Amino acid sequence: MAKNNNLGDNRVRVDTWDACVDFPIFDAKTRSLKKSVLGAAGGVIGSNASNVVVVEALKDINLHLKHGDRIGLVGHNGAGKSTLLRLLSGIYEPTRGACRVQGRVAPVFDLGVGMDPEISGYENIIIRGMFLGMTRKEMLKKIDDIAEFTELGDYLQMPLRTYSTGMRVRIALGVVTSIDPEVLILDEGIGAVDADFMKKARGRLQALVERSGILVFASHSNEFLAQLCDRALWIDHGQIRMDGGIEEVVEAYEGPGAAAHVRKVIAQVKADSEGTA
Ligand SMILES: Nc1ncnc2c1ncn2[C@@H]1O[C@H](COP(=O)(O)OP(=O)(O)OP(=O)(O)O)[C@@H](O)[C@H]1O
Repeated sequence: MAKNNNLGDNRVRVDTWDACVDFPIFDAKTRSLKKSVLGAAGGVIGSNASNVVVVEALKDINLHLKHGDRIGLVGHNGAGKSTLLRLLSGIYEPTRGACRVQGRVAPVFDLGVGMDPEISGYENIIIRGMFLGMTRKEMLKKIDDIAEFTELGDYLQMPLRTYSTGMRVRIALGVVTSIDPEVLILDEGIGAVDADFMKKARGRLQALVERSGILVFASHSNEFLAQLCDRALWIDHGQIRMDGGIEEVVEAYEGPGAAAHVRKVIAQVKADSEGTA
């Protein structure tokens, strides 16, 4: 399914070795925290050698991804999915262990990040693309296509502060789906847009994923995961609890009903791609 995007396949890799991420919480009350606490949600709360409270958001993560891998992350609130995405994007350093990512990374966490309210829609398209690792020249080549996709017409000459939320999302999605990343890191926020426009964006999103070298995508939407990924990791209290095919992992995490839905979505995606082939 993955198309070769002219990149040296072996060059694009994501590796972590026993990677841990701790967040020290200096103002937490230690009195009631004599030992590690494991709640239903959130990471493990413990304390470090200096008796400072720490949240162990990720513990001993060993992940080895190569070109063509499309991994979905599932897990409870606070399991560590976003922390793992941030680790892979280079936003967090591992507290212990190591993390190495080779390739141009496009982290897409918040569709609005990198947009300036005072400049026009057109200018924001360029800036946002550069924020995601493209050059100005590459973005200038893509701008007509993105403008057409947004259907915003002359509005693109107006400052972004005059746009509604939905109009901003159109710009952000247009840019995100136009880039050529080697390692695409997607947080689920991207799913939270208006249903009609999302339908239109879905094809572009799938094409984006196909030309990316590696995809890591965290989401609570099984439908979205099944559309974009073929493998899943179940993250549980900061650790990888299961690594396998998307249907198998969703079944273990959420049960047979959810797995049946995933199966249906996969069959639909396959039928759609055969229809358009
Ligand atoms: N900046 C931070 N400072 C302190 N603790 C943090 C920070 N970011 C995350 N955490 C903690 O790390 C743990 C993992 O959080 P993370 O955001 O990675 O979970 P998640 O799986 O993405 O959750 P959700 O599905 O709710 O988005 C949680 O216990 C959270 O409280």
